[in-house]
Amino acid sequence: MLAEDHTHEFFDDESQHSLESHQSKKNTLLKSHGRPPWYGEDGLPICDAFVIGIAGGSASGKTHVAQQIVRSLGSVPTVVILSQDSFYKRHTAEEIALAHANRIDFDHPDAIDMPMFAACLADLKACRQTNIPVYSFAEHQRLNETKYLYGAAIIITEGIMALHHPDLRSLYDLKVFVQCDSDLMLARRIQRDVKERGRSVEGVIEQYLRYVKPAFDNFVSPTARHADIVVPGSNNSVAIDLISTHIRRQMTERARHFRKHMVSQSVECCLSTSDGNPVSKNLIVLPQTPQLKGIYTILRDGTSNRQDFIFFVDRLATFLIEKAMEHLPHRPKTVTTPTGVDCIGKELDVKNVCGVSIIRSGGPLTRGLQRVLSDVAIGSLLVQSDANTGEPLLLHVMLPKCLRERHLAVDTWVFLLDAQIGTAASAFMAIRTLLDHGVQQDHIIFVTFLVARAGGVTVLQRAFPKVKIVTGAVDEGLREAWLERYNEKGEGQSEGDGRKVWIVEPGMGQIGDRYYL
Ligand SMILES: Nc1ncnc2c1ncn2[C@@H]1O[C@H](COP(=O)(O)OP(=O)(O)O)[C@@H](O)[C@H]1O
Ligand SMILES: O=c1ccn([C@@H]2O[C@H](COP(=O)(O)O)[C@@H](O)[C@H]2O)c(=O)[nH]1
Repeated sequence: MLAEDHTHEFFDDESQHSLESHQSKKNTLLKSHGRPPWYGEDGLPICDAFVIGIAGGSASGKTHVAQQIVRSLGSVPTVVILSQDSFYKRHTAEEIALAHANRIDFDHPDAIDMPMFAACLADLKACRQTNIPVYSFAEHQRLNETKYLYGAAIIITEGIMALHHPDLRSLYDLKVFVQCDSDLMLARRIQRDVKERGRSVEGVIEQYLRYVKPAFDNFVSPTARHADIVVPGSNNSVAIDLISTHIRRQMTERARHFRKHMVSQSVECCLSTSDGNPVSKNLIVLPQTPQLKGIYTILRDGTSNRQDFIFFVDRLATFLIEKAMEHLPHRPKTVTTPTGVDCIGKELDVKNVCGVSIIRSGGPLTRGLQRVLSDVAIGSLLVQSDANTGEPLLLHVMLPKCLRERHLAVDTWVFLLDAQIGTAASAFMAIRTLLDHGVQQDHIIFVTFLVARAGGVTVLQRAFPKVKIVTGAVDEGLREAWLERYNEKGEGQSEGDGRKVWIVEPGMGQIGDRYYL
């Protein structure tokens, strides 16, 4: 059972907090264990999200069925419930006045912006982000805000016309129709619309008789023939169990043991070791000066104290970010010096630039980026491996506005920040997430302290050849090990109690832990 306290609003933006409660209840994004990989080692998506379309009369129980499916799924990756109600068209002042007098037909298919609904759903299904409109039933109007959604592995969409349009039907993996007695629907609608949508009983009945019932008979009820399964509008727990069993089976079939595969796929990293010069032009290693080697020696030394570790990590982060900055485009700029002479220089030639840190070991590099670009927008991604499968899971996405909106993301340069690239599983997931948002591959600069030669970097480069990787050192080994879990007394516990991790060797240890603990 997906307990209430295990569900969170997920991959959402702050605008949702100003939504009226009805809307935020209808459009929810929930997760219990994060999103497993949805792409192959070529970096391309291998499976779409699983989409369920639920149609039925008004107040038949569509939203209820959607919520019951989520509950019955138990431990699931991310699920979004998307209501067709959000896609009612924008209305003029005259139309709103008519709506308050129950003189607008909201039950005709033309009342809903079907192309926009299909486009948003297609984006979500194809694992791209979308920004859905927000509709106010109290005002009968589309609001100016939108709601950002990204990252659902399962999408449940519901609405009276959810099965009406062929473009919508073609997006569903499972089509459901909720069949409910008309009296029960009317009774529920009166109760709900008075309580939640600011209506009077007379108004609800008037609207029901004039528009809702005829539209149900003409447009909604006939779509039941498209459904794969018809669910009763009450006492429907058996049907819900059947649906969730089907979804679970589909999800298991789609699951891939990504991390193991990545390691078995990886080949020697293409570098000439002697001088550290990369063979691949997009793997940029800092010049191996004695000064740089001195910094790495302190950082590799397990006996270095925390203060030194932080100081030298900060210094190294600045070097790396400065190196990465060389890859941003610049244009000529003429300035007049205090001596009155014109001088041709350079200025940054980018529309947007931001940093995205992989929590939490990307943190020290974030500070380095902020030292170089003081007002840079910063986002974060939380990727963690599943304790049982070792598979990376995308647990949290918090991105700045320039990435949440596709038309801005295509012109945004991103510094992707993580302490090291070992198996490259997190890097893969982070890059795929940026591409899903519309960021161009050659606008991504991955900045990292260490790359493991025997790790997944080669597969990463093969999948995303235009992404630049800026690092300070390439280490030889990558070893799977148990990271002990410590008990309350601070004593290590036996193998099996801890977490399986990949360790870069010789490496610098757990960089995030040494920096922050
Ligand atoms: N199976 C059910 N058992 C009891 N009450 C239900 C059931 N399905 C829906 N309801 C109630 O009926 C009302 C309308 O349901 P809702 O799911 O919002 O309808 P719809 O989304 O189809 O408009 C809500 O108050 C809901 O709690
Ligand atoms: O401004 C509006 C928009 C829609 N409606 C009514 O809402 C229902 C659909 O919502 P359900 O949650 O499926 O019941 C539809 O029958 C419209 O009549 C509205 O009253 N005002």
